[in-house]
Amino acid sequence: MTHGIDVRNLTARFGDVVALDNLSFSLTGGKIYGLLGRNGSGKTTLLSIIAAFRAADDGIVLVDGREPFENGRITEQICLIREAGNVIDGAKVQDVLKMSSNFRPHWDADYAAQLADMFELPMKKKVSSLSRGQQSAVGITVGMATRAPVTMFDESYLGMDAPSRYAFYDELLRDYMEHPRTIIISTHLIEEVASLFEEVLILDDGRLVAHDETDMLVQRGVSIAGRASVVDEFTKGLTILSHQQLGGTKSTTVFGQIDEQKRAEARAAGLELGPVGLQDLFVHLTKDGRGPQ
Ligand SMILES: Nc1ncnc2c1ncn2[C@@H]1O[C@H](COP(=O)(O)OP(=O)(O)OP(=O)(O)O)[C@@H](O)[C@H]1O
Repeated sequence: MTHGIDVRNLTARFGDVVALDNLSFSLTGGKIYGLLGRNGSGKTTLLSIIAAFRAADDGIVLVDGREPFENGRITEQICLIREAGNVIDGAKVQDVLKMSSNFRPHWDADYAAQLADMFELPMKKKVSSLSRGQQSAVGITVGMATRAPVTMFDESYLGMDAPSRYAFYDELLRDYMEHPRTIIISTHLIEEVASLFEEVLILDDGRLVAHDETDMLVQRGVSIAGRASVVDEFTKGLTILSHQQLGGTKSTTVFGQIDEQKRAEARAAGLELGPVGLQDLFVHLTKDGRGPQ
């Protein structure tokens, strides 16, 4: 079961701070979405409003066509896992899993046990006594086994070591293929998870600066690789996002399209062209809060 999400003219304020500024977008659902943004760009605020943890100041959020705020029928369909999981004071890991099974209609207890085993969770220990990475793994286990039609992970794997994070990414993709749902992942580890995202939203200062399919987004720039002097000559005057050099070979990424004639010239000069990395694009689009250039 998958749900779409509509966000229309959404504004959220904390005193004088405008955390979300008249934000509008639509997600068809049934995809894995990446939510990117620099610190303080509004990601947590947005996810919290979708999950009905707080109300909007202006505008509207619809999940499967219904407003989630103070609507139990829809909030039970939405799961937001925050940084380091949702730690309940004094509860043991096994209690957290049991409690989740009580109020989550799509809960899969066997799958929860399988994940707990995979992350080697100490079931009888209090969650508050676990390491940060283990607490994150509890959150991930709850978020995955809930199988909520809208599942959101907000920097949920902070503190998890690289093997655990990669195990999570693999498992997420495998389980999502078997049980399609709407998944939103907010992250700063862009390159690590980029291959999971079918669509990406980039927030900057409470505004949406990009929302597109990942494949289309990475076409907004070009990487050019080849002999350093030839690359430098070719990229002169273009907006350079980043470059790497190894001996006489260089790879430079630029923002913007390159027309077919220039592409043919590049190939004739022995250069290789490819898409831009999501991380480079992100840095460019959110540079100094100025949005797209
Ligand atoms: N409880 C709060 N009280 C006051 N200001 C807040 C509160 N929560 C968020 N803000 C402000 O709202 C803005 C958006 O914060 P938010 O936590 O949504 O950003 P974020 O993109 O999730 O950041 P990060 O990547 O650092 O987690 C920031 O300017 C932040 O300081």
